[in-house]
Amino acid sequence: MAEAASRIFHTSLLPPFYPLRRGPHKPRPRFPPGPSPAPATKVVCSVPAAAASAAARASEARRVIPWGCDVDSLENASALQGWLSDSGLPPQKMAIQRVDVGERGLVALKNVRKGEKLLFVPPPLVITADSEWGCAEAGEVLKKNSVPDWPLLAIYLISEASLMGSSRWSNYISALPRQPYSLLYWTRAELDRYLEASQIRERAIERITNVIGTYDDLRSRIFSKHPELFPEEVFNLETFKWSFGILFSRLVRLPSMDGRVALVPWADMLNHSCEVETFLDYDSSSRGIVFTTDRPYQAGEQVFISYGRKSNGELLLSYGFVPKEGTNPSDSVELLLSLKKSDKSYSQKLEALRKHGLSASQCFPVQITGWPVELMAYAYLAVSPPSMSSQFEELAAAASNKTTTRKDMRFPEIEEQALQYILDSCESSISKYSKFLQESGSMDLDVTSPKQLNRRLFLKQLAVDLCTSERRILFRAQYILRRRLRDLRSGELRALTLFNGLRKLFK
Ligand SMILES: C[S@@+](CC[C@H](N)C(=O)[O-])C[C@H]1O[C@@H](n2cnc3c(N)ncnc32)[C@H](O)[C@@H]1O
Repeated sequence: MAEAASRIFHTSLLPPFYPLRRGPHKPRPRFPPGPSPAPATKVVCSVPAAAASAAARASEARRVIPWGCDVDSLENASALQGWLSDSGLPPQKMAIQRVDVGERGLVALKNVRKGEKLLFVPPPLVITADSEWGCAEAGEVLKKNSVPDWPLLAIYLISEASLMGSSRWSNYISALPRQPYSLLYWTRAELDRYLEASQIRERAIERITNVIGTYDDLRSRIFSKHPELFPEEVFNLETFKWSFGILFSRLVRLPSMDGRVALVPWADMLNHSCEVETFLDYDSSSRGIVFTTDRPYQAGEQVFISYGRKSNGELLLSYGFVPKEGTNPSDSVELLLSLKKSDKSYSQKLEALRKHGLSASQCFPVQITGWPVELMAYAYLAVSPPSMSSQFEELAAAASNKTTTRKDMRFPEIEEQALQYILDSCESSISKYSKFLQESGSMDLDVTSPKQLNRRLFLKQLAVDLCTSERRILFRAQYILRRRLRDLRSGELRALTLFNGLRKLFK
């Protein structure tokens, strides 16, 4: 069976999400002391109508538990604002309003200077893995089982949502989107239909598989053993997708708190802009979550933060939006390179790659400004003849970003083949994007249900935006590669090499 393509060198502000791992439970550092949270109301942890049939209880749970609101609801947002103020959120220079970018967002109420600290959300209003559980027994069981932070927080959200008005977070949960925009909500058929050309499809499938795997693992190890605490009508795959969707699109990592992850109500109403660099963090002097503006805002303007230097594909994957074409300086596209099965040294090369954690098919990020040295090393390895077998190891190591003393790796004797090999991969990828973009015009004209049509048109537009921006980067790479190859072939570089060789000889 062909090896699945793997991917490397992804930067992310949020920690990667791993399926549940078993291991020792490390005690987590707590927030520095601040005002202690209001005691959670003692509640009985059960779901409605315990005597009813499972199916009836499931539908009852779905009906009764709000699981957030419509993504643009201002009503719930203003209830959230009121509750936060009553719970200790100091007066703010911003308010939640309907906005052009991101539906709801934080808008400046007064002029804001560059370099000003905004927000100040106190730690008791922040949700972390140490937050007190409305249903304390459920929290204890999970901690005893060393459930890691991400799944713990996902279960926490479901648990608190199921407590409805009895949860201290009920106003927060009611203001969360009922259907967070993220690729978690795309069906397999939608991913195949709209994202066939983009490697983001693979990452979405991988992520969905991880969420399902985590849920299955938790169900068999924990939920099934404590059905009174984790009834299936509440803790099921559908609610897991909701809570993971919320985490992927709202959880922040706080660098000044050892990178621990947190949901920060109110601050998570801030939308992303590729033009700002500022991010949320804990500020020990004011003892709150803040961010420092890196540009001025006028009263009435939407205020933005950065969700990290992410490509358009990564933003679509976690947050469900694609920035306007050409506006994201961190944009990149994953280019898939593969060893040729017909290569005489295939097994030797594969062995060298595997030694360094790589495989026969590997994705590398290409940016509008160029590609990484690792991609070039992989290309050299892919085209190198059997006579270079002593260098396979070194090339594989360089392709894996592990070690290389030769930062500017060049093998003039195979440079032309390596560049041609990258160009071929680039052009094959471009043709997939072009095919999709061409066909997308006539796609979905057969749908008659307005609801289905709206969804399809929305997803298709996102896919068209993503594919257009990814293809644009590949066009640029194609142009550079063609130019280099032309120069190489016209002999200019060969002559230069010869000249340099002679110069070295005379030295
Ligand atoms: C942290 S929340 C921000 C608050 C969100 N707008 C709300 O009303 O709940 C992240 C979500 O906001 C939206 N969003 C953030 N930045 C955006 C942008 N630049 N363009 C479009 N949508 C954006 C996306 O739906 C994303 O999943």
